[in-house]
Amino acid sequence: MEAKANGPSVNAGRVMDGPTNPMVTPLLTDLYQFTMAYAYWKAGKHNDRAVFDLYFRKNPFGGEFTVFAGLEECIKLIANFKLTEEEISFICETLPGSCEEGFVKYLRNIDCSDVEVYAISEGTVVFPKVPLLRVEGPVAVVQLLETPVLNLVNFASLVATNAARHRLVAGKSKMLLEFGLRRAQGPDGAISASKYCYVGGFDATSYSDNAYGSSLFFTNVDSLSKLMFVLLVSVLCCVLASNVAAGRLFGIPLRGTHSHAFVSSFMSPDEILERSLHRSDGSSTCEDFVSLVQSWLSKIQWAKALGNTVGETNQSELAAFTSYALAFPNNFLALVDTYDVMRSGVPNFCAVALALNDLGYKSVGIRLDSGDLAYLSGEARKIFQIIEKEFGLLGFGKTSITASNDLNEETLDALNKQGHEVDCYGIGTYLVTCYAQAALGCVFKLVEINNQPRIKLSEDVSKVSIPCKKRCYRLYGREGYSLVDIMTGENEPCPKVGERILCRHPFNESKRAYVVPQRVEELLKCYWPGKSGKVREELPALKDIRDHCIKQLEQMRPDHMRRLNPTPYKVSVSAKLYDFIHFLWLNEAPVGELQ
Ligand SMILES: Nc1ncnc2c1ncn2[C@@H]1O[C@H](COP(=O)(O)OP(=O)(O)OP(=O)(O)O)[C@@H](O)[C@H]1O
Ligand SMILES: O=P(O)(O)OC[C@H]1O[C@H](OP(=O)(O)OP(=O)(O)O)[C@H](O)[C@@H]1O
Ligand SMILES: O=C(O)c1cccnc1
Ligand SMILES: [Mg+2]
Repeated sequence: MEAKANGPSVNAGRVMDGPTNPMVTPLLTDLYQFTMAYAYWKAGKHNDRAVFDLYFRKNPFGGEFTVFAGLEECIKLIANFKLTEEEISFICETLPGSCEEGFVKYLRNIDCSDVEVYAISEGTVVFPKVPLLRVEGPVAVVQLLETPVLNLVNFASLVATNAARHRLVAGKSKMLLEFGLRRAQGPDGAISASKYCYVGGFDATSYSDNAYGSSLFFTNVDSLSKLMFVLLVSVLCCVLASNVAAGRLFGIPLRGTHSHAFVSSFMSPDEILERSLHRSDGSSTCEDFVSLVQSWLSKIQWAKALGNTVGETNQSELAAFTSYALAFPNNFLALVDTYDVMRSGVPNFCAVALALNDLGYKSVGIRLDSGDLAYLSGEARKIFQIIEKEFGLLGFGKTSITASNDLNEETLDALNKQGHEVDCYGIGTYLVTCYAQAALGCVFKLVEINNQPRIKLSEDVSKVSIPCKKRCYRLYGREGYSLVDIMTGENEPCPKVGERILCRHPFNESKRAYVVPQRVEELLKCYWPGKSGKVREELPALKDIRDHCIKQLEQMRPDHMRRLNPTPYKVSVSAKLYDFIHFLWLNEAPVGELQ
C-alpha cells in the first residue's frame, strides 16, 4: 500500500478518498495516544502485535438494538493515515519533555499498511459486547487509531439508531424528513446526522418531488394506473433531508417546504407583479393567475358542502401562497399555520391548488408547524375530501399533510394512538441532537498482544472485557429470525447449520442455551487487509448501506424492537471461550486478604 500525507491512498490498485471531514486526520486523537506511542517506542514495544475490539456495552434510548454506522469513514481514515512534517513537529513540541530524533523518524514512517481491520457491515443491527471493529496491528499505531475511530462510530451509530427508532414509530408508509441542520451540534454534527439518519431509514434532508406524482387530477384509466404507480413508488422511495451540503456530498435526496418568514413577508396580493402562468402542457397562458386564485377562493367561500364555514382569509398569506405557486407550480406546498390553520391557511391553500389544477398542475400539500397536529391534520383532510367531491378533483382528498414542530418518538407515538392524517414528518432537534441520549459509549479495548489474550477487569461485571482475538457469528432459527450472536476464539471451528452448539452468557454461569442454527452468518469481514494479502470487502454505496439497514430492521423479531420493555437479544460466547475468560479472570485478579 502506498499512502500519501493528506492525499488519497492507493490500495489494491484503487484510490480511496480521505474521510468526509478534512478535520479527521491522525491528530484528531487524544494526547495520551501520542504519549503512549512515545513510551511504547522507548520501551521497544511499538511493533508488538496488538488486537483491539471496538464495542458498546448497552443499547441506546432504552432499546434493545443499535444500528452500526461510521465504518466507511474509519476505513477512509485508516487508508490515508499518514503524518505530515508539520504535524510531526507539532506533536514533538507538544509531548512533555524532549522528543528523540529516532521517534521523529518513526513517526515519519507510520501508516496503516500493517494494520488489519475486520468489521461488521455498516448498517447492520448490532448488540452489546460484540466487536463492531477488530483492529490488529503494531500496538502504537492501533493505539493512535482508538480515539478517531471511536469518534467516527459513536455518533454515527447513535444517530442512525435514533433515526431507525423514529422510522419504526412513524411506520413504513410515512415520509420522514430530516430538518435538523439549524439545531445540530455544529457543522459536522449536522452533516453526520443527515448522512446517518438517511442510513437509519430517513427520507429527504427538504421537497422537490410531488409525493403524488403529476397525474393526480386525471380521471382516465391510463392516468389512474399511472397514479397507482406513482403512489407505490412514493411509498417505497420516500427517502429524504433538507441539508443541501449533505445532499451534494452523499447524494441524499433533498426536500423542503418554506418558512413562516416567507408567508409573513407578503403584505397583499397587489405586491405580485408577474401574474401570468403557462398551462402545464405549455398550450396557453393564464395572464392573471392572482385573479384566478381569488375566484377559486370565492367559490370555496360559497361552497355549500363546506357549510359556509370559510370567511375572509388572510390576504397576505394568500399572496405568499400564490407567489410560491407561481415560482413552483409543479411543487406547490404551503405552510398553513402562520395566521390560522383552518380559517385561513387551509382555504387559501385550496384556492391556489384549485387554480393550479385549472392550468393542469397538481399541488403537493400543506405543512402544519404548530397546534394539535392530530386534530388539525384530521380537519384539513376533511376539507380536502369535501373539495375533491364538490369540485370533482380526483385524488385531492389525499393531498399530502406534513407535520413538524418539536417532534420526537413520543409525539409520533401519541399521534398514532390518537389517530391522525399526517403523511410526512419533518423532524429536527430531537433527531439530530439525539436528545434522548447524548452518546453511545463505544469503547476500544485491548484483547490480545503478541498472541497473548488480555482482559480488563472491573467491579462492574458488564465492564469486564472479553479477551482473545475472536470470531463472531449470528445464528438464525427456524422462523428466519436471528436467535443469538456468538463469539468464539479465532481458531475454534465455525458453528454449522443443523449442528447443536452451546451458547453461554459470557459472565452469567447459569445462562446458557443450545442452538441448532438454520443459518450461520459470520459477522466480522475484512475491510482493511494490511499486509495479510486477504481480499478486502468493498465499501458499499450509502444507498446500499441504507437498504441493508432497512432490511435488517425488518428481519428483527418484533419483541426486540418494541418501544416498551423490549426483549433483550442474546449475545453469547462458546463454551471454550467462556472457560478461557474465567480462567484468565481468576489468573489476573489478585486474591484479597482479610485482616
Ligand atoms: N396531538 C398531539 N399529541 C401530542 N403531542 C402533540 C400533538 N400535537 C402537537 N404535539 C406536540 O406538542 C408540542 C406543542 O408545542 P407548543 O406547546 O410549543 O405549542 P405550539 O403548537 O408550537 O404553539 P405555538 O406555535 O403557538 O407556540 C409540540 O412538541 C408538538 O410536537
Ligand atoms: O422542531 P424541530 O423538530 O427542531 O424541526 C425543525 C423546526 O425548524 C423550523 O422552525 P424553527 O424551529 O426554526 O422555528 P419555529 O419553532 O418558530 O417554527 C421548522 O418549522 C420546524 O418547526
Ligand atoms: O423545508 C422545511 O420545511 C424545513 C427545513 C428545515 C427546518 N424546518 C423546515
Ligand atoms: Mg421550533
